[in-house]
Amino acid sequence: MTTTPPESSRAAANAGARRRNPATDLALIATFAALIAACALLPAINIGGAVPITLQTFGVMLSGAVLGARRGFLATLLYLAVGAIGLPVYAGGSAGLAPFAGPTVGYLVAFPFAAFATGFFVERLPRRRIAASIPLIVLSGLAASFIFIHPLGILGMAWRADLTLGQAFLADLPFWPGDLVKNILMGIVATAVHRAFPTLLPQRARRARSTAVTAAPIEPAADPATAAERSA
Ligand SMILES: O=C(O)CCCC[C@@H]1SC[C@@H]2NC(=O)N[C@@H]21
Repeated sequence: MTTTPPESSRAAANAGARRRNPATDLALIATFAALIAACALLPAINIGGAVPITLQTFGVMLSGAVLGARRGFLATLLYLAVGAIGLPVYAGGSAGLAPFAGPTVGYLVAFPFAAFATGFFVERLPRRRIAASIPLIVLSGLAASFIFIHPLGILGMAWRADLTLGQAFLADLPFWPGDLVKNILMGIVATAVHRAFPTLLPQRARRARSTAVTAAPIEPAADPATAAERSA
C-alpha cells in the first residue's frame, strides 16, 4: 500500500535540493581550499628526507569527507591552482610550478584524487547512527591514502629524488603513523560537521529527502473508504 505524502512534507523534502546552488558550492569549495592552505602553512616537520610531515592530508581528506567526491576534488584542485600561480600555500610556504618538478610532486598530484576517493566512499556509508560513522570515515580516508597518496608519493620521490622504488617506499614509511592520526582527527571532525549540517553531503541530502517523504505524517482521510483502506 502506498500513501501520498502531504504537499507540506514534499515541500520540506525538496528544500534540501533547493539549498544546493552553485554559489554555495563555490563558497564551500573556496573555504576548503583555504583550509588545506592553512594546514600546509602550519610549520612542516622536517624528518631529514626530501618531504616533510605536514597537516595537508587532514585538509584534503576532510574536503572529500565533508563536501563529497566532486566538490572535495574541486576544492583540492583550487588549492593546487592557487599555489601553482604563485601563492605560497604549499608545504613550507613554497609556491609556483617548482614543487611539481620536485620530490613532493606525487603527493601534490594525489591530493585531488584522494579527496575524490574519500568523498566517494563517505557518500556511500550508512550514516544513520552517527557514532558508528567515525571509524568508517577514518577507514575511507585511509583507503584513499593508500590508494592514491602513498603510491603516487612514492613514485614521485623515486622519480624526482632519484631513489629506487624500495628507497622511496622506506622514505614514505615514516608518514604512515602521522597519516593515521590525521585520518582519525578527520573522521571526528567530519562526523561533527555532518551532525551539524546533515544535508551538506550529496548522498545525505538524498537520504534526508527520502526520509522526510517516508516519515511524512499521514493526514486523516477525508472519506471513510480511504480510512478503511489505510487501516487494512
Ligand atoms: O609540497 C607540498 O606541499 C606537498 C607536501 C606533501 C607531504 C606529504 S603528504 C603525505 C605525507 N604525509 C605527510 O605528513 N607528509 C607527506
